[in-house]
Amino acid sequence: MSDDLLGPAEQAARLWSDTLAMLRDNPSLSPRDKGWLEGVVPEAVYGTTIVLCVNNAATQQALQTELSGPLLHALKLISGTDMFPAFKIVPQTTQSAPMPAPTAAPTPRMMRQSAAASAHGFNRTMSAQTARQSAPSHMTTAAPATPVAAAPVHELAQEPKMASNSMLDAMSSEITTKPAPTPTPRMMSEHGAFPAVRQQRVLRDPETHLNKNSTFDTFVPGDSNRFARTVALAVAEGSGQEFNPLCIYGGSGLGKTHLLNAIGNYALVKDPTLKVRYVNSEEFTNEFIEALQTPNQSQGRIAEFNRRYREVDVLLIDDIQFLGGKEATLEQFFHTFNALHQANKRIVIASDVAPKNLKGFEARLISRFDSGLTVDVKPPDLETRIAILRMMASMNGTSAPNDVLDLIAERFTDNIRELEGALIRVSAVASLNNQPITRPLAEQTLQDFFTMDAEIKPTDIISQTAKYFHLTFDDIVGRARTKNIALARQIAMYLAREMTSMSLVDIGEVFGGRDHTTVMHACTRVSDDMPEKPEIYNYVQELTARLKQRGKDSN
Ligand SMILES: Nc1ncnc2c1ncn2[C@@H]1O[C@H](COP(=O)(O)OP(=O)(O)OP(=O)(O)O)[C@@H](O)[C@H]1O
Repeated sequence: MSDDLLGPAEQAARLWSDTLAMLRDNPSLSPRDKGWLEGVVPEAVYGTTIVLCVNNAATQQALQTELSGPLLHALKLISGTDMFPAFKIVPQTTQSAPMPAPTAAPTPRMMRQSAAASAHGFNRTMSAQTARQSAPSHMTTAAPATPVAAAPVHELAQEPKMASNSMLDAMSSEITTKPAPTPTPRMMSEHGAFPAVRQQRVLRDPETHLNKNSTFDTFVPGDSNRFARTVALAVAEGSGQEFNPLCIYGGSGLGKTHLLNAIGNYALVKDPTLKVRYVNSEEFTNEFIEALQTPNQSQGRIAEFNRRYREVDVLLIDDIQFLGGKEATLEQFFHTFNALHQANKRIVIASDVAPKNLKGFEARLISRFDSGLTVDVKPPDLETRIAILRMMASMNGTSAPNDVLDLIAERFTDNIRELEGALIRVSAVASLNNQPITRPLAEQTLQDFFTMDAEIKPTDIISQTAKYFHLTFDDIVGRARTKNIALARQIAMYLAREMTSMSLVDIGEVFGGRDHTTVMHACTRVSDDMPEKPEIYNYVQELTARLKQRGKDSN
């Protein structure tokens, strides 16, 4: 049978078994290297991505660094094209193959490299339609369980009450840092059969600031973004000199940040010696202000700031619109831009509007932006939305049937982040009830969202959340870090990200001038906790219902 006729799981099994056989015969690999490889369980092939399950981060890092060369080489020889692995960490108990117990700690170098993408290759003609037909309807690593009748979602709801102390303790102890998730005994015993969807953890490289999960292979192409993706790939490959600078613009949650990161990740895979830097305008501004702050040292620090930015080979700058009106920062950016552009270094800019519509920018800068290529990303069509959901479900390890993915894709049309949020909620309810994901369960879970037409303001979210937790508006936007306030603040930030089209930077601003990384942490935290902690799920669900109701009443 040709590989094209096989499903993603069968393709992966076949490709991996041949690849592993070749690697076993590779004399340059040590027994320890082979130990890492033996524990890998293939899950699925999507285009040029092969999803490989490993049981810990150390294995993933070994495969992405020391073993990356032989692995990519063997995959290419077997498949006849460039294939790129996407790794999923699946605890040992749910894997079907035995794992070795490597003891070596990852080296710092391991943190730098990442597997990325290619537009060429194996099964590359897979369209959104074929992706839809061929994707698995069940997670391959999950054991089947006897379905039980779905409990009505409202049965989960409780009277609003303050979070329990133990939960708040747990929340607050992790407010600033959170280790990689370890399954709790409760998750293992109760939810093993229906694993909760987890948002792909944002793995930011400390040096380049790239999110390693955002690659071309995890970016699903469709009519709405294909041109942007093609040009981005050309820039990443270094073959798009005439596209310098590349400006990508479009509405919220449509993949601009993803593309910037994909460019950086891909450029580094092609040439690991490149200096790549992803930065959003808030970070750029803060770094510049920091450099200015200490009067005695400011000259030295500004020189260092200039050096840091002017020595990069690929500068990826996100949310440029937020630099509007910040004259000193814009002046600095103008010089950085010119220095890089004259040195033929690659510059990619993302913004919510086309360069000519940027507010608070001098004409000389706008004309510089216009001298390259400007492309837009639009809301994806239905087929693309389904393909995106399928990719997200696969990467996050959730088993949502086709009719549920269809339902979400039909109802959420404008923003890919909303698609992801809906999938997380549905999966959280299924996990908390220890039930499979079904269409009735999804309809019930998302019914508040479906009736959502009214615009929700961030200040409403803050007021409602404060009221719900018996706090004040100022508590939420203030600096206090007591447990109950910190919890309420995180939930309000999550809701603001999910229910409005505001960027992380904007949300941080409304929540008392906080950094966007704080908002990002709160969002990941809440979405991670929802499938595991019924209280958190209930807070989010009840507050959503209240906000929607208020929105309707005020219409
Ligand atoms: N074509 C796509 N395929 C797969 N995932 C996508 C695609 N487009 C966007 N996403 C995902 O949707 C989410 C939102 O995308 P992203 O953050 O890149 O949007 P954005 O346009 O930068 O939004 P904002 O302007 O609000 O910052 C991310 O999780 C991203 O990985």
